[in-house]
Formats: sequence, C-alpha cells, structure tokens
Amino acid sequence: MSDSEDETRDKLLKIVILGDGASGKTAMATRLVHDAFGKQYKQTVGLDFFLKRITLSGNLNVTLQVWDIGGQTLGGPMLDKYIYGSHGVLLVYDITNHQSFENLDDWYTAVQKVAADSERRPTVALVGNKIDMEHLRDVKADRPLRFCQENGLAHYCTSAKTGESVCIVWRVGLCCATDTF
Ligand SMILES: Nc1nc2c(ncn2[C@@H]2O[C@H](COP(=O)(O)OP(=O)(O)OP(=O)(O)O)[C@@H](O)[C@H]2O)c(=O)[nH]1
Repeated sequence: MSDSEDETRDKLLKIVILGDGASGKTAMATRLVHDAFGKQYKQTVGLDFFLKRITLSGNLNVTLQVWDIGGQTLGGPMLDKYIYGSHGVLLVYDITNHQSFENLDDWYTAVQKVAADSERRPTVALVGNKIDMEHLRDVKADRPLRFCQENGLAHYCTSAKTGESVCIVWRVGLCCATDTF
C-alpha cells in the first residue's frame, strides 16, 4: 500500500441544530446539503437527518451527519439523547423573533447538561438566521454578542434563503475535525 493510501482517513461528525420552531433549522440544513430553499413552513416532528460528505486536505474524508431537531422538543424527554455524542452544536435563533433569542438560554442549558455527563464537550456556536430580513430585526445586535462573550461561543449570521454564510455548518464541522484528529 502506498503512503497516500495509507494516510486516507474517514471521520463521521455529528452536528446538532437546535433552536425554536420556525427559526430556520431545516432551511439551513437543506441549504447546506441540497443548496435549495423552500418558502413553505413544515414543522419538524422529532428530528430529521441530513448527510454531507466533504474531503479535506491530507486525504481526510469527513461525513457531516446533521441532526435537525424539531423546536418542540425543548423540555421533552428525548432532547438529551439527541444532543448526546455531538461534535458540534448550532444554536439557531431568528433575528426577526426576539423570543427565539430569549429561549436560547434554555437550549444552551440543555446542551451544557448533556456535556457535563459526557467525555467530549461539543463545539457550540450561535447562529442568527434570516438576515435577509434585517429590516424586520427584533433582536438587538449587542445581545447575542454579549451572550457569546459570556459563554465563550462563536457567533454567526446567516440567511438560509439567500445562502449567505450557511457554510458556517461546515466551519463548525471542520473546527471539530481539527480538534478531534
Ligand atoms: N426570509 C427567510 N425565511 C426563512 C429563512 N430560513 C427559514 N425561513 C422560513 O422560515 C420558516 C421556518 O423554517 P424551518 O427551517 O422550517 O424552521 P425550523 O427551525 O426547522 O422549524 P421547526 O421544524 O418547527 O423546528 C419557513 O417558512 C422557511 O421558509 C431565512 O433565512 N430567511
């Protein structure tokens, strides 16, 4: 076997997307995997899965297994199990819906609870979605920044509709990959 074949590695990364209903989690996953956007809102019941395969330099094949968790699962019995074992977590809020930002406290608490009982702490990032509707912004820009500073999290803004910055999911995945290898 040649050196290059010898060095080829495959890795599965579990990325969990959390946040209130209608914040755009499914739309983000759909944009990432299918580069498409649907206007119609269809509530995710329980969870849904998406797969994205990427090859990194150094013969590193990474499969992102994206867990799109329905917003109604907050406070339910299955949420801990969905989060468990994740390498990366995206906490999504809708910049036009203040309550979706306020509720991130509860989503983050759920992540911390699972992380405290796990060997691995996932990389967590905050994502403000729907920035194509900046004119309807209902979350003051300094609030998420403060939340991220206080908790040591990265913050990103995306539009699943236009595709702007949705590759953040990749970045979190890659960051996890770097940590894990
Ligand atoms: N304008 C705009 N609309 C968006 C964007 N992302 C999602 N939407 C719309 O917002 C609605 C909800 O999006 P979903 O992706 O289904 O939301 P979700 O967070 O998965 O919702 P649950 O399944 O209830 O947890 C849909 O009508 C989407 O078309 C965005 O970036 N911009």
